Amino acid sequence: KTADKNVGGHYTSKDKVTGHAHKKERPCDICPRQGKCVPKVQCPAHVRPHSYNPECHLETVGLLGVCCFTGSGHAAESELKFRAAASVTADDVKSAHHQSRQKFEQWMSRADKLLQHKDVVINETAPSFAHHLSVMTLDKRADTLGRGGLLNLFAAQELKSRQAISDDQLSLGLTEHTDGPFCPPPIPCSTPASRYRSIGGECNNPVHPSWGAIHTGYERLLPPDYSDGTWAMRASTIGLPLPSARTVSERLILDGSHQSPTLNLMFMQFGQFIAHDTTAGVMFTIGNGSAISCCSGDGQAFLPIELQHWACAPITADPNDDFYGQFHHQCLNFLRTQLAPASDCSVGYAKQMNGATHFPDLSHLYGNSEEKVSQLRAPGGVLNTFNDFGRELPPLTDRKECLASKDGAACFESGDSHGNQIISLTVLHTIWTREHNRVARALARLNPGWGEDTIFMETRRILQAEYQHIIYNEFLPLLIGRKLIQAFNLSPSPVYSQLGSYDPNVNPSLTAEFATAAMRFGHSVVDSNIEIPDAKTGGVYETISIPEVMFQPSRLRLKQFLDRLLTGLAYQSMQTVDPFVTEGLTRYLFHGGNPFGLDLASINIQRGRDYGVRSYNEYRRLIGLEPYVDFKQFPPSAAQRLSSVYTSPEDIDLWVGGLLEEEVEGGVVGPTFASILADQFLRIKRGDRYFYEHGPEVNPGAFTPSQLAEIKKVTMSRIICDNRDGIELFAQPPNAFLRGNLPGNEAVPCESLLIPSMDLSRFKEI
Ligand code: HEM
Ligand SMILES: [Ca+2]
Repeated sequence: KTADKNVGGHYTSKDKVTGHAHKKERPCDICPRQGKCVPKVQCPAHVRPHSYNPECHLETVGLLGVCCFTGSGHAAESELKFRAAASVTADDVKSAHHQSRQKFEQWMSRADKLLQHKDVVINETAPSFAHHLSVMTLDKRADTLGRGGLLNLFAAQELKSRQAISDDQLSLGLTEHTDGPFCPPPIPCSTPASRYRSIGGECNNPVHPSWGAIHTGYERLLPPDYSDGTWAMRASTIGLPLPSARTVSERLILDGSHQSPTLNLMFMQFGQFIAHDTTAGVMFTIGNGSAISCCSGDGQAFLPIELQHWACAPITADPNDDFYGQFHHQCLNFLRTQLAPASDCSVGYAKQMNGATHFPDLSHLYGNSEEKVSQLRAPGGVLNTFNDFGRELPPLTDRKECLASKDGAACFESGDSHGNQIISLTVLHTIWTREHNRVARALARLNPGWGEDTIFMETRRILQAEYQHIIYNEFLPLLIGRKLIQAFNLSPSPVYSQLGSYDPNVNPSLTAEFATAAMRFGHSVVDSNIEIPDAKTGGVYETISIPEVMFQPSRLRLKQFLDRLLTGLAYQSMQTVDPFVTEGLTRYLFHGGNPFGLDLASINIQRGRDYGVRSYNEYRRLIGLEPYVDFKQFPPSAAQRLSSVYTSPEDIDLWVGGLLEEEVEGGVVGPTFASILADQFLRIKRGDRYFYEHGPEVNPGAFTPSQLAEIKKVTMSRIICDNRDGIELFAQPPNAFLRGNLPGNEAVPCESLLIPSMDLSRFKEI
């Protein structure tokens, strides 16, 4: 990231925010009323008015938690369930269904009419088209469910306007006995349960088969802050519109380079790989999946209101905007996220739709539907590849995904629709594809009696386990620090996870806060350039500016490129988590042939408001930090910048506040993001029956203890070593996420025992 003269001034190291814990009475040693002492983020009830949740000492780690009495549900759930919608009459429901259908028809016919105007569909050379490609789905099942999501929302709005359900009932999700006009089809689960995870994540929990499945809604830590209580974007605390997301981005998110002293770009890249596996909000489209434009021209103005699709929430850029001003752009395109109907058909506030399975299960490698998986598979239980003069790459695709129009431009297939978003991501897709084929071929040799389906599914099961082990064993401790790993019990166990680690009452679904803010910490750690090393000279062979390799992965076909990039990612520092984000993302994102691109920072901010995510202060309260009551409590330059855009500290967007925090000890993110991340990674461990470490008493696909011991030898460096081309990469630092020149992490030959291998003979069937 380079210093930007236009923004005037810089943050200093003093500008980071530190938290002060709540001062309360003496913490309990043992919780009363059989309450359980948990980290505060896991007991959102404690921030509700009149709640009783005394503080307590968390075992072993010296941190304070709260005594919790509300079980392991998300925030939206509550001990007050018995109050459920008793006041709703049959008449109310009938009218709500009727009104909902009518409104739905009106909205759809309005959208259909818009199709006649050419301005309403984005042209394929615009940066927003690539954004559309990043957030769209080709999966037709999303359409039907998305429509159902809207129908049920409209019904909730009607019940609210008839005062049949209260704001409280809405915000706490106490409406489960209020059926909407749309019911998602029931999900049949086989008994006994399959040994393999389903492709779409269904039936992980037989009592709640939709939990964690594709096309279901994001859950929440705190009830949403929609300005109308149901779906309208968040407003300021005094009810006025919030400052434009672009203004916030322009003033607060600066361009500047601050390198992490220890972590490398592979850490960044693996983070995005996890993000794409677990979260992919599905945007509204028009007609047959076309990209909607909310602005006229390149963004000179908003389309007149009668031409704006109802899913439009374009962002205003000031005429004097530091960057967009020169292009006279005052409208930045933005589309809202589709809604998912609740699996129990109940109505309620809007929940956005996840187009990925919520579990870390490599769904972006294998695909989320049976149809997609069969397209990606090749005979013999392997994944399809493109043999590029002896090098195995993911298959070439003719999808419109890649911007490069040059002859010979390549674009690669993946299980999702955005594997080509940046070339280093495509490289990760490549090495995991090769890992599948490596393991599948070995299993076929060891087990000659196995059919190709068994080989495929067994290999997938092993890969999912290797990948989960890397996340929990290597990635998470560096992300949130050892203390939180301990407090949340996130470390791998010696063999199987402890009894009780799987909890069928935990909903593994991603939280809106994780998807729109905490996991987007990653946008701050991206560097403006990727440096490709030259093995011969030890210098830099090529410095690539990142927008040049977004949806343009052709370089991957160059013989040495994959090895060189993997080496580069190991040695180049990632950036620190702070309010500095490279202009490659905040000005030139997906610019293609245009002199301007998109601003991902303002998209993140607007996305948080789209999901109704509450303001930063509310999450400080949730995790037990004092909220800010005055901008002056921030260090001077942050205070000045914040007060120049927000009216009150209560309005600060979560993604922005989170980036301003000082990192937790041993981690890279501040306490608020760290808590949200820890909570999420615990949910997708405790609420995942197929989690690789869970033993046979709960897990239908459990490994034997000796197989699990082999899986636990796997490191990211082993995956890299086993799947490189071996043309220029012969040595690899043992820890793939720490810089290769850190003392103690110097590269060793790929054959070294410091990069252990799993013994696949343990997977020979006896
Ligand atoms: C390398 C360059 C990257 C690019 C070009 C990029 C681009 C994008 C784009 C265009 C979106 C969709 C924004 C929206 O419409 O809301 C997005 C979402 C997201 N990104 Fe990135 N990103 C990058 C790196 C990362 C990294 C390193 C991480 C994490 C470590 C990350 C985490 C996320 C998450 C969690 C989302 C939300 C996904 C969803 O729920 O839909 N990204 N990114
Ligand atoms: Ca997934």
